[in-house]
Amino acid sequence: MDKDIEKVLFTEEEIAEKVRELGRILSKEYEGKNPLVICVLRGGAPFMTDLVRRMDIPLEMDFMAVSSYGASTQSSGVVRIMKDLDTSVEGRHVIIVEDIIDSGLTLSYLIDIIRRRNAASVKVVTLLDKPARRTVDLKPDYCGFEIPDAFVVGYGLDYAEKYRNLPYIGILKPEVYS
Ligand SMILES: O=P(O)(O)OC[C@H]1O[C@H](OP(=O)(O)OP(=O)(O)O)[C@H](O)[C@@H]1O
Ligand SMILES: Nc1nc2[nH]cnc2c(=O)[nH]1
Ligand SMILES: [Mg+2]
Repeated sequence: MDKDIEKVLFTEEEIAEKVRELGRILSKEYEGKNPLVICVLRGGAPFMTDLVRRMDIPLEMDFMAVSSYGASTQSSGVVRIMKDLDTSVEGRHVIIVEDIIDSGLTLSYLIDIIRRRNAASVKVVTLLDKPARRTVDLKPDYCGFEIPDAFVVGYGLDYAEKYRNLPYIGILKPEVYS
């Protein structure tokens, strides 16, 4: 285990099992719809790339980068598009894939943009959800795990750009933040 991690919340195996389960559910739900699966970079990348390999239906992938946290553990409240989609979402069934929903600001902004671009449908799948932290009214359509209010890292989730490559999800030791 990484020396900066205080506690592992979800092991590599637990994550893999959950991703398989979500892949099965989405494959049934989107059969015959050729969904456009959108990864919210950078945090959503490991989850999205694992998830699509558990979906055994035709689908397309695209990537979007937004950022509201910078190098902080608090959302700035201002969501910026750093990289837009390359695909038109008009008439498409869109699945937005996120690593985590915290305040909900990032996703409510993204959902709004994609709806305004006339997608046929927009749904959200998140690996982690921290409902206690929500500042806007937003519920994921599919969620891996609900977690308590703690800052987590690993499997895409960073602190100051580190730890995204950990294969598990854990809580950092408090001294790491200082
Ligand atoms: O619900 P919210 O309060 O908006 O927080 C969730 C968002 O914050 C993180 O991304 P971040 O903006 O830190 O960028 P990153 O994905 O590149 O790490 C995370 O990956 C989500 O996208
Ligand atoms: N790494 C990380 N990024 C976040 N963005 C919003 N919440 C979190 C969190 O708990 N951990
Ligand atoms: Mg993100």
